[in-house]
Amino acid sequence: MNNSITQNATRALLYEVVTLPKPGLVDPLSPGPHQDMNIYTFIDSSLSLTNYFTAAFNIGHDFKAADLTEMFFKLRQKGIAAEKDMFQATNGINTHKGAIFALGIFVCAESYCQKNQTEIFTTIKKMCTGLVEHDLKLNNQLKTAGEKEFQQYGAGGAREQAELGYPIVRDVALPFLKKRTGSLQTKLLDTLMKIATVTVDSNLIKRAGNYEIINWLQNKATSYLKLGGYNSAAGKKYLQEFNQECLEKNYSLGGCADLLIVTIFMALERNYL
Ligand SMILES: CC(C)(COP(=O)(O)OP(=O)(O)OC[C@H]1O[C@@H](n2cnc3c(N)ncnc32)[C@H](O[C@H]2O[C@H](COP(=O)(O)OP(=O)(O)OP(=O)(O)O)[C@@H](O)[C@H]2O)[C@@H]1O)[C@@H](O)C(=O)NCCC(=O)NCCS
Ligand SMILES: Nc1ncnc2[nH]cnc12
Repeated sequence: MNNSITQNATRALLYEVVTLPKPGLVDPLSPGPHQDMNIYTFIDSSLSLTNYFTAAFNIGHDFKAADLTEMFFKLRQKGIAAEKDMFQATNGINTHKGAIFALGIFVCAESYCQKNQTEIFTTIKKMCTGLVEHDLKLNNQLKTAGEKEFQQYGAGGAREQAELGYPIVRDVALPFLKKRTGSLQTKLLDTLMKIATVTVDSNLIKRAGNYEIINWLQNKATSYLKLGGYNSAAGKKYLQEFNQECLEKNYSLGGCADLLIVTIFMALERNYL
C-alpha cells in the first residue's frame, strides 16, 4: 500500500541523510566518523525499509484490541525482520537500527491515530508501556551498548524515549522546527543541534566510553544555537569546527539523528515543512 504516511517515512530518512554538514554523522560530503558507510549506503538502507513501513502502517490500521502494547509487539516482529533486510542491503553495516525502531513506532502509531482519532504521542506511550522494565530491568543478559549503559549509568536510551512518548520530539524538536525560519538545510541542522541540547545519546556514550560526554555535547549544541545557528556566520563556522572535532575523536551522534528523523516525519505529516 502506498500512502503519504509510508512515503513520509522514507522522505524523513532521506531528508536527514542529505542534510549537511552534520557533526558526527554521514552526509553527502563525508561519512564523518562512520568509515564503513556513506551516502549511498544510506540510500540503499532507506529503500530496503519501504516494505517495513507498509507493514507498520497496516499493523496500526488494522489493530482493534484495547491493549496497545500488543500492537507494539506485532510491530517489533516486523522490526526484527526489517533489521535483517537493512543488513542485507548494506552488506552488514548498521545504518538505521535506531531508526527502524523509532520510525516504525511513529508510522504504526500515526496510522492507528488516523483510523481511531487518537493523539500520537499518547498512543506511543501506551504502545511502549513497560518497555524499559521488560528489555532492560528484567533482562540479565545485557549485551548491546544501550543495554550495558543502562546497567552502568541507568540510561534508558532509545527505549526510554519511546516509553515516555518521545518528549524530546513533542516538546522540544517539533515546536522548534515549526518556528525556525530559513532554508530547509538551516532548519534541519538547527533542529539536530536543538535535539543535541537535551539528548542522552547512547551511541555517543559508547564511542566516547564515558557518560560525561553528554555534558560536552549539550554545551556544544547550546553554544552553536546561541551564536545564531546556521543562519549566522559565527554559527556556521562553529558547526564546521564541531564537525571536524567529532571526526578526529570518532564521536557519533546516531541517537540524535534518529530523533531528527522522527521529528522530520512528524513535521511532514503536520505540513510544517
Ligand atoms: C531498542 C533498539 C533501538 C535497540 O537497542 P539496542 O539495545 O540493540 O541498541 P542500543 O545500543 O540501545 O542502540 C539503540 C540505537 O538507538 C539510537 N539511539 C541512541 N540513543 C538514543 C536516544 N537517546 N534516543 C533515541 N534513539 C537513540 C542509536 O541509533 C543510531 O546509531 C546507530 C549507528 O551507530 P554506529 O555506532 O555507527 O554503529 P554500531 O553498530 O553501533 O557500531 P560502531 O560503528 O559504533 O562500531 C544507528 O543504528 C543509528 O540509527 C543507537 O545505536 C531496537 O533495535 C530493538 O528493540 N532491538 C532489539 C531487537 C528488536 O526488537 N528489533 C526490532 C525493533 S522494532
Ligand atoms: N546520517 C547518519 N549517520 C550515521 N548514523 C545515522 N543514523 C541515522 N542517520 C545517520
